[in-house]
Amino acid sequence: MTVLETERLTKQFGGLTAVDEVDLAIEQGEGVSLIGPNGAGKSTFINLVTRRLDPSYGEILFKGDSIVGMEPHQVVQLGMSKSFQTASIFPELTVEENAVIAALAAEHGSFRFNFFRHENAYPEVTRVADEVLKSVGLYDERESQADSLDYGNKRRLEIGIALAAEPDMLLMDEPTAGMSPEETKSTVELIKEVKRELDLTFLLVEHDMEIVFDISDRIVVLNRGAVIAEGTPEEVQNDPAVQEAYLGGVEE
Ligand SMILES: Nc1ncnc2c1ncn2[C@@H]1O[C@H](COP(=O)(O)OP(=O)(O)OP(=O)(O)O)[C@@H](O)[C@H]1O
Repeated sequence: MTVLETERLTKQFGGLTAVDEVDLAIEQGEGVSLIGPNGAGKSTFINLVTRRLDPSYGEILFKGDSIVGMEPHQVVQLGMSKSFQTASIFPELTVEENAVIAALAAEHGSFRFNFFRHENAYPEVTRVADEVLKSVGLYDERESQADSLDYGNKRRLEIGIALAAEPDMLLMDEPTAGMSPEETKSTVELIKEVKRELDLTFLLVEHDMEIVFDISDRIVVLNRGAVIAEGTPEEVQNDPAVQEAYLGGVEE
């Protein structure tokens, strides 16, 4: 199944075409990275897909249906999660409560109205939350207040919160930004493990090529808004157009 598909997706800011007729398809279980020099259009592309920006023209299909015109929260509800937003953590709640809320929110749309009425749903939600905490290595920390976690574990909890919604696709924007080399290494391992375990489909934006080559099934290279190359890490690494785009970027 194709989880995400864009057709001629385009965003113009005045005279500047930030995303230029991008066709991209991500299949179920695939880990795809979007790379490109500064200003290539990666953030704009993510903002279009998550519906924070309206396209100038083009189509975005999620699980086969058009999401152009939808609000960001509706897209989340459909199964597109974005990780690495510290804002998603409730600092005063425990690790487990954070995971439970994320699982409940996905289950019922608005947990506030359903939380007490649907107590039958609670064991299932707790089961999902516990499973997620195990898979991100935070099960032993489940009683800890989220705020007391160190930086690396907070990022793990963010991934956990995103996974608790049982997303069909996870978007990750620079997941290791601000991390120490050790935290980066363990986060990369975590993403690989979670991908294997849950058959996770993801779209990653990342500057660190070592991470990109390590983690991706397929890499899509943007330059000046357009796709200039696409393929396995090996294919992309050896592509002259990619080398030129990056060298050109440095010279600018
Ligand atoms: N809101 C906006 N208004 C005008 N121009 C914009 C806007 N957002 C982005 N741009 C321009 O669109 C182009 C693509 O920017 P974008 O941030 O998507 O690139 P990027 O690949 O994410 O870059 P980086 O790797 O530096 O984060 C750039 O030239 C940028 O200046």
